[in-house]
Amino acid sequence: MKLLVTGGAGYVGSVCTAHLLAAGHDVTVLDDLSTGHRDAVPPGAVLVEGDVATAASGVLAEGGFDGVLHFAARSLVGESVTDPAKYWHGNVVTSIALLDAIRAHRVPRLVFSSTAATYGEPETSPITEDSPTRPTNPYGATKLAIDHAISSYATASDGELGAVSLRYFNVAGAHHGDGGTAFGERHTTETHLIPLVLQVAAGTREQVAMYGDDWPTPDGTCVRDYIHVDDLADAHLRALEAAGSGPGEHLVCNLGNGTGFSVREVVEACRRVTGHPIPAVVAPRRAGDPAVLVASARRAHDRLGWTPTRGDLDGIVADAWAFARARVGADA
Ligand SMILES: NC(=O)c1ccc[n+]([C@@H]2O[C@H](COP(=O)([O-])OP(=O)(O)OC[C@H]3O[C@@H](n4cnc5c(N)ncnc54)[C@H](O)[C@@H]3O)[C@@H](O)[C@H]2O)c1
Ligand SMILES: O=c1ccn([C@@H]2O[C@H](COP(=O)(O)OP(=O)(O)O[C@H]3O[C@H](CO)[C@H](O)[C@H](O)[C@H]3O)[C@@H](O)[C@H]2O)c(=O)[nH]1
Repeated sequence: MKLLVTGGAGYVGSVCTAHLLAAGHDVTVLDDLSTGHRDAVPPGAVLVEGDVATAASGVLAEGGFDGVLHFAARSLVGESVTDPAKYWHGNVVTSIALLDAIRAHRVPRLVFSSTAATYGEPETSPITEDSPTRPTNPYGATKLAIDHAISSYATASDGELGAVSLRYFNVAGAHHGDGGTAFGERHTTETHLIPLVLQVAAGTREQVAMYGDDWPTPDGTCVRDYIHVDDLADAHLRALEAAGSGPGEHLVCNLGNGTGFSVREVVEACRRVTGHPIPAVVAPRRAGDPAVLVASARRAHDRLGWTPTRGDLDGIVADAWAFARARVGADA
């Protein structure tokens, strides 16, 4: 397929691009490099540097695109609280412009990066796609708004557009490809737990803060469902096929392993994998954090035939560590 990947210079987008290329697809990446990196775009993809809001239409006007995978977004939860305009414009307005371009140029498939943050504080666990969506921060609210917009564009497309929103839980790990190529998480502003803990092992951070040890969980720290980025990429390839088979439909699927690990368990896994003592201190709770977020991915299994195979926490951490260690110095 001829595909447009927005945000293909970022963490998840670069890994998915590597998988799409390996599967024989023809990929154009559209990225403004605001949080991504030029050298993260896998060789074999064409990079168009630009803002999705203004440049997507021009790229799609070339014609012949079979699908769009839309990863580009602002995705820092804390920043979304202090600077909501950046999120409503950067995520929602940008995505509406992309949907208009998709409609104008009659692209038949869309796969969108949604998030567990659309659910907010869950009433029951695991979270299904029918759970209430009550986001607790603007980031989650903008992703939910885009999900709604996609539904209405797909419904109104007269069968021309099939779309899948994938609600990722906690993405982690790195992709190690042929010839020593590797793609992983290298955010300048890092907020995610595993890369932060590994910075301690790499010697670029003194200690890690565990946000709260008085949560209603077995060891008092928050529990999350960590999903290997290669499993996530596999789901995107399947979603692309599914979007083509049900035009007019907007399918929403959670992506997670269905198993939760606590912050303390993650720190311990990082100690085991790296052999570093990794000092950890208990810090106050982070505002807006739910105690437990675990996915039911039954729908992704039933509708996409997707089964994650890389759920072992030490394996996820080992892949992230191999990537982080190789980059020490390079990102300084
Ligand atoms: N990483 C996670 O744990 C996680 C979890 C749930 C959902 N998501 C979603 O997955 C997607 C990818 O996340 P990520 O962690 O790879 O983020 P990232 O910041 O590494 O990648 C985003 C990419 O999009 C680009 N970009 C942003 N706005 C743009 C715009 N207007 N025009 C062009 N390019 C733009 C950035 O330069 C970057 O390369 C995001 O939509 C995010 O909300 C991520
Ligand atoms: O230094 C840190 C960083 C994180 N945490 C804890 O580790 C857990 C995981 O935190 P992350 O920031 O790695 O990820 P979140 O659980 O906040 O993830 C949420 O925000 C992400 C966007 O950044 C995605 O959208 C994801 O789907 C959504 O669940 C949380 O309990 C957090 O409090 C710490 O204890 N110390």
